[in-house]
Amino acid sequence: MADAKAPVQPKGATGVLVLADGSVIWGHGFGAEGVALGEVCFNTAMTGYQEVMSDPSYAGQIITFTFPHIGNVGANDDDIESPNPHALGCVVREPVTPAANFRSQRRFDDWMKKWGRIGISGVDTRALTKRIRTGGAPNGVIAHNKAGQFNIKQLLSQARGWPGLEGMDLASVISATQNYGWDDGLWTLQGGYGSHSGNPNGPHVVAIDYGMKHNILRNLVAAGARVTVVPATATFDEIMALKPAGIFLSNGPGDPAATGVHAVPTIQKILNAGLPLFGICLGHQLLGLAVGAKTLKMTQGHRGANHPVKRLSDGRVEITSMNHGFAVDTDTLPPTARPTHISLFDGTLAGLELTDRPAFSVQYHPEASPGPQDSQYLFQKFVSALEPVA
Ligand SMILES: NC(=O)CC[C@H](N)C(=O)O
Repeated sequence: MADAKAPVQPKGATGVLVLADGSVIWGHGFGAEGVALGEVCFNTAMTGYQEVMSDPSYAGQIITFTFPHIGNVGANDDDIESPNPHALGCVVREPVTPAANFRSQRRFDDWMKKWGRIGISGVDTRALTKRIRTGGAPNGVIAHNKAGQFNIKQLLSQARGWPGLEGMDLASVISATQNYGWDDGLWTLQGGYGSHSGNPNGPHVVAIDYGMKHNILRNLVAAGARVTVVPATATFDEIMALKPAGIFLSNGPGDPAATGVHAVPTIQKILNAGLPLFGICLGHQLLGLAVGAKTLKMTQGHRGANHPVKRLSDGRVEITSMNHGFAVDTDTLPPTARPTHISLFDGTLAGLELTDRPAFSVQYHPEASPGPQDSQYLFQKFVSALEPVA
């Protein structure tokens, strides 16, 4: 079956994507040479490829960008959500061109190479996206070899041997290993991140790092909080020793149920202590698990920068940034967890709040980066309700 779908290698092909179903998709390699193995998903954002690539929630994934011109504004040291890319690689339509933007410091393909990330261009990304849309996100291998030498049989067996994201606790692997303070604010053209500083007298937010995007921390600072980041393995006692006014649960990669095995008992203790809590994406899923709901794997997931979400309290529609392949199953919510937002694409749960605790969470990304800022108010809502330092 595998070989039936394998077209003959076109002349000059230096990159290939091999899917577990035996499909072989040829292209031109860029960035680092090598082989990477993961889940092949797609993202529909038209801008922000560097933020997407460096979002730690993409660990274990290969991203198909539906926007055809990726790389055209180059790469810089500011537009990143963590120090290095976490997505394993990317699949794009057009070849990466020289950078055309005054903020660019290097070409996108050079940035990918610097961080050991593999890209392939010249792929019919529309066809690939349609197939992920109907058949779900497949496991696959992306490979780049300048000499065009590929062992397709071996790549296929690697793709087939990969167990998939379900059951994978990737958050513990990429989380910070020690506490650190954060005081960068939001980026401005005049001052970058440098002209801002944290509010030392603001309410103390302890942010648990399951694979944190930096723009979440910048937004917490901009909302007036003093922020300390702790590893995913921090115990309840270690967290309480920091005297938090509120707890933040971050986004992150992998299967929430697998990460929940370690994270949920700590989150339950935090809830029982009555501490205000806010969660985003993986943090939202972990809050759901902590109150007894279940998470499920979505077929194609939601990844893009224009996903409409309805706020149930007043019917307002927020255009949101999204990146998730799992979701909290609304039907499994206990009576004490109330849906606050739903996806207008497919009705899946996009936000919840507890009725008996000061805790709420959203499945989408109010920090954007990339994406719209309709939901930035949530940071203000969380921080302004916290007790300032005595
Ligand atoms: N951005 C995130 O936090 C993603 C959460 C989780 N890994 C998912 O895919 O659903």
